[in-house]
Amino acid sequence: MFSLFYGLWKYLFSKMELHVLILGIDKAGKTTLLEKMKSVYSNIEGLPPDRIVPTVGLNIGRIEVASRKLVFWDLGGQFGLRSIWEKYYEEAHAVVFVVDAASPSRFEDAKSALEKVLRHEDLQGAPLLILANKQDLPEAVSAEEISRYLDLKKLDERVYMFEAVSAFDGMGIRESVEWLVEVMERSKRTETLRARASAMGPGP
Ligand SMILES: Nc1nc2c(ncn2[C@@H]2O[C@H](COP(=O)(O)OP(=O)(O)OP(=O)(O)O)[C@@H](O)[C@H]2O)c(=O)[nH]1
Ligand SMILES: [Mg+2]
Repeated sequence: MFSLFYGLWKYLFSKMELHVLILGIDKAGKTTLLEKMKSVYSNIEGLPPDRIVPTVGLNIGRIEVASRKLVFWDLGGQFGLRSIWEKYYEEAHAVVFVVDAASPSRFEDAKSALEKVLRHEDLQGAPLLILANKQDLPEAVSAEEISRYLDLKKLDERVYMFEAVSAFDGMGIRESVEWLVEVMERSKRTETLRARASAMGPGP
């Protein structure tokens, strides 16, 4: 019986879109990372870094990983735009928070922005991936150092991971995406969002 339900769950999971919210303060490298992910996971080349401008609205990126459909929502990180983030919390299956590991002067800002994200009740139980980006730069600090600096309290009940990445050379991107797929598959939050979506029906 269990395996029947599990099989059904796996099937439904493979059909549903998984929404991943990419957050972080301005210039952390969110859009550059999203474009790199698109290049890594599809045949279409993402925008090259020199064509990417600061985000004001929303960038959407879709990739398919092991027949899972992932939809990334990349929002602008400028101070005045951060109030928009919470509009997307309720529908997000997981959160990626990007930090510019080569800009220690901005760690404080990143820490308080992330703390605010984690306090929001609409994101309860959402798995969290914190990326220490720009590892191609010699001055970039490690993921461990970022984790020590952020010193996040009350993370215990949340599934989370720190990963060192570079949106320029692609370091850590596959590991990050694979982790996301795995934790979203097992997460209670995914189950809740799926139940809510099927209760609402297919829509008009
Ligand atoms: N060296 C290096 N530079 C990067 C990397 N990722 C992004 N950058 C640079 O960092 C700057 C900001 O990148 P964006 O991707 O626009 O940053 P963002 O987080 O989307 O910024 P907002 O849209 O304003 O929130 C750009 O000059 C990028 O070329 C990286 O991995 N390595
Ligand atoms: Mg951007």
